[in-house]
Amino acid sequence: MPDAAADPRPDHRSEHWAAPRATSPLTATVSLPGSKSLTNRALVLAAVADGPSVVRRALRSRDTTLMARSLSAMGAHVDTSGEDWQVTPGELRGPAHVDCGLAGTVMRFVPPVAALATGDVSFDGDPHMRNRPVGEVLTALRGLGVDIDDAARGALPFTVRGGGSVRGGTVVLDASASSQFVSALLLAGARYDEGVDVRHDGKPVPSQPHIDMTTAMLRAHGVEVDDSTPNRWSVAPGPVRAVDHLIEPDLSNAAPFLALAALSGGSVTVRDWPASTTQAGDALREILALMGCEVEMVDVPDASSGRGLRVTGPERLQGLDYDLHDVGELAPAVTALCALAEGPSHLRGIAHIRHHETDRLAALATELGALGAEVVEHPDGLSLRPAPLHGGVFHTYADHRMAHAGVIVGAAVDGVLVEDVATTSKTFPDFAGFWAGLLGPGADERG
Ligand SMILES: O=C(O)C1=C[C@@H](OP(=O)(O)O)[C@@H](O)[C@H](O)C1
Ligand SMILES: C=C(OP(=O)(O)O)C(=O)O
Repeated sequence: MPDAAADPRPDHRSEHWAAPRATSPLTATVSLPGSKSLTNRALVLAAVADGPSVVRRALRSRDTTLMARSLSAMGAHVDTSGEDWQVTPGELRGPAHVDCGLAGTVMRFVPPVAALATGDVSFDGDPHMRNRPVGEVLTALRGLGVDIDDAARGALPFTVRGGGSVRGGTVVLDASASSQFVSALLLAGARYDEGVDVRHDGKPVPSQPHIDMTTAMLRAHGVEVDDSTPNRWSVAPGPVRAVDHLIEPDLSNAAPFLALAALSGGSVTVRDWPASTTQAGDALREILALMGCEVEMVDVPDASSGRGLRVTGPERLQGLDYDLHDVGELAPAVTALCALAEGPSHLRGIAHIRHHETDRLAALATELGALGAEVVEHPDGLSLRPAPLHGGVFHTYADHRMAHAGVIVGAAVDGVLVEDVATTSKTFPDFAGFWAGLLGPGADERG
């Protein structure tokens, strides 16, 4: 496949993709690529583990390729040639450079690993990445005994001057801007001399399922984690056992596909939807049911697990009043669907998504508004009222989930042109090809 981490299309922002329409109720069964969040945690844990391991059915996308490269640059051996990625830990060392691209997981999860290396590890990323917050992680690492050079004070670019070991201990931070600050310190913390005891002080931490994913995966590696006190997480010092992981399909990236069922009155089944999971995308079951969809786990004979999630769209799509604080990464797709609903919607609790790949509240209000939607932007969310939509250009701000929002509206409205649909490569290889294949003539079965 092409080099996913380097962007081969210097003028890609000017490309406009005519989003295909779903002109009749769509029936499809899909297999989706693996979870970004599970893959990147599995890679980090494998690199600091006590032996080789395999990340099975790893997601191959820009974010995961950048993670694999950053760990390789520091001395781990990551073989990404097959569907199952083989990771052999090595002595962590600098000098090394980490390109974070636009991956929050790389910018936040890798510095605590780099602190264990001997030598300098420098970090930079895409232009917008310099605006995404990371200062709380850097300040916390300093408090744990790590030397960091960040002339920009709390943002990219910065250099972690690894000393080969980290003292660790107790640290207080404000993780209200991103749950990834907490996950970052926990993922490497067992390798610190005193482990790590992270305390949050500030407004509520968003994206709780992602912290649960971190603690569950640490425990699977034999790490002792205490999360029994709210806003406090302790990781005991000790080895990180090498464990193989089988990566689940990315349930947040299922959103646009399930939205197709919801908006067309058809039926979309996602193969191998896990029976239980820490993925935030599992909340789609509740969200889509509240919008009037029928949502059920069904037998899917050709799925690896024999099961899948089927969503059948209603005759009339209902509006949604919902707090997305825990599952903010679903906001773009859910907002797009709300713009197509027959009743008003209010999405709340997501001030933090202003720090995602772009200011998603502003971007959604602007782009949906430009297509005729009645959207009001609030400090922590959006409200929408039903309005007739029309075609036009949907700008994506280098944000994969903005592209998802654009194609959802484009499936229901004539003449929607999605700018830079290839930005979806952040977490989904060939999203546009997959999407067009589903909506093209005679494409009832996919995957
Ligand atoms: O840890 C993770 O894998 C993620 C945590 C969440 O970040 P925030 O807490 O910054 O929303 C989520 O939105 C992001 O897509 C992935
Ligand atoms: C917020 C997201 O990504 P990141 O991991 O870059 O924070 C996202 O994928 O919605």
